[in-house]
Amino acid sequence: MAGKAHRLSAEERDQLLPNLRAVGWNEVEGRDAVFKQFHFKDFNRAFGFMTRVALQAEKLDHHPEWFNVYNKVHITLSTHECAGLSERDINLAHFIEQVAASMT
Ligand SMILES: C[C@H](O)[C@H](O)[C@H]1CNC2=NC(N)=NC(=O)C2=N1
Repeated sequence: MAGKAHRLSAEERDQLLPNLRAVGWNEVEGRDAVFKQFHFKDFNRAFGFMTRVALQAEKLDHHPEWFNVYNKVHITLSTHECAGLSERDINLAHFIEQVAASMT
């Protein structure tokens, strides 16, 4: 990915986070990251979702931290490079929302 990631400023957070909160992403306590739990009809949908997110993550060179059991996928987004939330996390979260919407 081009350029170095920077931690979002207070102004950027005020501008970008409400849209994510509105669709169920929450800030993680004690860490500069966002988190959301996804539930699908079955494992097949959950894994299909993960596969699509994984391909995009690889393309963007920006990867989620995630946990899956059967139809549940828990995702944490944060940027290691700047040790916190960057625009990369916001962009990946919006992509993830699009994929999730198409799987349900
Ligand atoms: C070397 C490689 O570009 C980096 O490790 C990438 C890979 N995926 C990444 N994913 C996330 N979430 N944050 C990063 O800073 C990051 N950096």
